[in-house]
Amino acid sequence: MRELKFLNQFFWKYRWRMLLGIAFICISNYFSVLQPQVIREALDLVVEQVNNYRMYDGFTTVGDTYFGILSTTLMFFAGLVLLLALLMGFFLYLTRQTIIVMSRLIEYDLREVIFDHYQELSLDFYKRNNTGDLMSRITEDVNKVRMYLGPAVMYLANLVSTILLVVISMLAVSTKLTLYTLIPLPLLAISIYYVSNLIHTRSTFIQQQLSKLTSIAQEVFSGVRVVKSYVRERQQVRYFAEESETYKRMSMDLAKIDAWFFPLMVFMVGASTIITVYVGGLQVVAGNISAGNIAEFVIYVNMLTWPVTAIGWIASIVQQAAASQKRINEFLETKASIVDPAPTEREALRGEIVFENVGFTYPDTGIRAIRDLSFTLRPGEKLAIIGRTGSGKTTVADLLVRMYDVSTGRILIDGKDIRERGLANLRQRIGLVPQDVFLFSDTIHNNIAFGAQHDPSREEVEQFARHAAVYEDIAGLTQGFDTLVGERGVTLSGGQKQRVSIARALIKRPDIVILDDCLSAVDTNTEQQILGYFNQALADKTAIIITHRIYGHLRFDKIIVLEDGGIAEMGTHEELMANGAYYSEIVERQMAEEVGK
Ligand SMILES: Nc1ncnc2c1ncn2[C@@H]1O[C@H](COP(=O)(O)OP(=O)(O)OP(=O)(O)O)[C@@H](O)[C@H]1O
Repeated sequence: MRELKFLNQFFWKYRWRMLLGIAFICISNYFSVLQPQVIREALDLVVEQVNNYRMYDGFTTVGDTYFGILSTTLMFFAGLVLLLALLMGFFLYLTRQTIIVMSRLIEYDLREVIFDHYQELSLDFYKRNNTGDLMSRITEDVNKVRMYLGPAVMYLANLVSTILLVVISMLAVSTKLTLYTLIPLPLLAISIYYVSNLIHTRSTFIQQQLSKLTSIAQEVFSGVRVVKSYVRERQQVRYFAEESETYKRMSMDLAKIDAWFFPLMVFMVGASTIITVYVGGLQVVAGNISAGNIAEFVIYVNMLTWPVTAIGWIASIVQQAAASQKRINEFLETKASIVDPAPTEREALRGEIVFENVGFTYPDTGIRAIRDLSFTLRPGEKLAIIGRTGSGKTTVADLLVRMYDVSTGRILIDGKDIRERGLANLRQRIGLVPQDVFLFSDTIHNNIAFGAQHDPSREEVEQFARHAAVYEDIAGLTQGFDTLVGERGVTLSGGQKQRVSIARALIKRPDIVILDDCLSAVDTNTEQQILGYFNQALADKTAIIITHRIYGHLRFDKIIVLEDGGIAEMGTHEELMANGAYYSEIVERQMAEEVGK
């Protein structure tokens, strides 16, 4: 239960709401405990009047008078019971309005805290944990915790106040009868606890199976082109049916346990009622209590049923909430591996980049992606990084924006180690277009505007779309820049996506630009347009272009050929051509391809 301590700060935040809710529940229960007493009075009155009527048997006038008094008094009692029920219901409504609303407010706060924390965590955290797990902690686990914050607190307050009020009222009538009546109730609480636990275990399995089913369906729908082109529909249907069968079997098992719940409850309540009537009857005969008291007790027993059943249920909710909060705390206690040493720093970069004997090993796989890499770029210089797949090119870009920190050596920008610079400022000033383009399910305008510091005008967005040579493509769509992309909208081609992503990076007006192999899906003409922009508008900005192709249109001050994370060749185009190694080979191959076209 240690895990749940984390939530106390929220209880404290909403303490007045909670205390008010508890007060409302006590008031509501007070009115509900008065009901059996009124009914007892009414019943005793009926018995008394009937006896009187019998005494005056034959004297019709007197009998009629008794009958008249009886019916008016009964009407009064009926009105009173109704009034008490209304008051009880009203305060119950207020209880839900305070305690359940409090749990919803805490749920909202908790989600915000978790989401905020997720955003702060570094890339390695996202590599270590799968998205489904991150999602389930912020949704299902928070839901389970909310059951503790709201319903469990409410039923616990209800349980304590009902038991106290009812037992005090019972003791006022007869201690002996109270003790006998209460005997089966602890048994009821214990058995409900066991049944609830069983239900919980089985529900968890069912939940897991359900998420398996959902992910199978989701994967088949997303990969529908592959499934269809390999004619695997039947096989997928069979696989889905097998998993569905497992789900059905598990649900049946749960239904069997579920079926025990109510009979068990009814049996225990029935046992209590029989004891009440039997022991109570003996006491009435002995003259210790009235017949109305038996009716009063039977109602008390019924009033206790739900709160007592809730003991097992509350225990089970608290256990589940503790397990869920433990999972949530695990992530909340994870510290970001990349820290921002100066969150408030606002400083433009001149663009000098120095790599000093940089080495980097991926912590999770132990792959040594960069080894002893050193180079210098003066402000405004353009660098091309070329190399075979897996040679470490993307890793260089990731290290520059501190997605990871170097393992050895250091990276300096404008003469200062990037680990000492403000992280937000650094990322803000570098425009990185990643290799794997990601667009949000939103309009094209918003996807481009996402990069800007301020809320950019349509003209500005269009201007940067032109720079990225994607304006014509977007203008050609029926809804232009308001076109939705992604799952709910149009699917852009690979090259169009790349260019929208370039526009997003350019609208940032960065001091340093890094393009990670993001011209691979565009034709030579478009490529020329984009690089033309780099030559002119970004002439004074430092740029690093990671590529598989050699761009004749852009003059690079330096070209690095990476091999196994280290420098294989470095120099200008002319120097590397003279080298006659990997670089000159691909230039020649590319030229031969272009001639062949
Ligand atoms: N997140 C990661 N965790 C562990 N290892 C990684 C990770 N990313 C890359 N690697 C490994 O690091 C090495 C360098 O990868 P990197 O992505 O930098 O190569 P690249 O030159 O950009 O390749 P490509 O041209 O195919 O994009 C590879 O061996 C790769 O398997």
